[in-house]
Amino acid sequence: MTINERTAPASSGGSQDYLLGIDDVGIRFETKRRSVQALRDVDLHVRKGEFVSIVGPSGCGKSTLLRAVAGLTIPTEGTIELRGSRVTSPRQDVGFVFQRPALLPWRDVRGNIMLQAEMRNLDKAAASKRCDELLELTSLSDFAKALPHELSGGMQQRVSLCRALLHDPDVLLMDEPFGALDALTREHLNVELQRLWAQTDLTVLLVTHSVPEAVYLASRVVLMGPRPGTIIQEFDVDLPRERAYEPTLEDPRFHKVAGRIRELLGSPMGGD
Ligand SMILES: Nc1ncnc2c1ncn2[C@@H]1O[C@H](COP(=O)(O)OP(=O)(O)OP(=O)(O)O)[C@@H](O)[C@H]1O
Repeated sequence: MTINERTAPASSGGSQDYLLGIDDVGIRFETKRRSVQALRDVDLHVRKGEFVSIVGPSGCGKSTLLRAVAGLTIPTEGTIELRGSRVTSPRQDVGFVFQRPALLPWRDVRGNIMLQAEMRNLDKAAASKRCDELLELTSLSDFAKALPHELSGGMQQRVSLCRALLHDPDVLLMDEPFGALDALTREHLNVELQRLWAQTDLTVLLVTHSVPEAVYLASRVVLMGPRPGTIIQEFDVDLPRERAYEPTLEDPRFHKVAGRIRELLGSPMGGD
């Protein structure tokens, strides 16, 4: 058995085949005190329906890359294209889930999810129907009228996932979404997210510090090297789209990829 491992970018050219095309992207932050080259020569091409996990040492630019895809940070070099159109300002066609759920404390679960519809002027009836479906999908139907403080951390994060998916975005961007949760809740949410992805054609970019989480969830894992961050290795995850949690973690294919990523993260090229 081999790991499909590449040091070169997964693909180049023919960007029309890809939902997301990141080409030669560099990002430099200039502040009064200093200049930081956060990213350099980042190339990444993602097809519709892929789940790409991004791992790498702290400060290598993972969040910066996600923000650039969302149009919240504009590259100083290179280009990002989403659905064939260049990302030059904040995009409406992405969903973003952050480490903290950032819910409005005075709004109930449904009100927090529907905020997305209000901000984007979506048709209220259609958004409300989709909200019901998402509540069902994330086992939150019975909590639609609950306020955030009445929910556990895991439930709050599921609300923020529903909010990010309400407008049916082309790409779901997740920045350490489960990093603040306890291990068991994190595991449950991994299973739910895996099921959601396996049953839909959702395209996901996930930033995580957890190698098992990265491999369990992804169809591809990209490993970034220390700042200025660039992609140093990519791994295809040769596991079925729908995966049970424990059997997957015991699968030799899982171990092989996770072991190799850990090894590289511990090496001077990839590690903290
Ligand atoms: N708005 C900003 N202004 C100046 N520098 C920034 C800004 N945002 C990020 N940086 C710098 O860019 C680099 C990459 O930061 P980023 O948060 O993207 O890394 P990361 O890989 O997500 O880190 P972590 O894993 O610790 O969350 C860091 O050196 C950071 O200080």
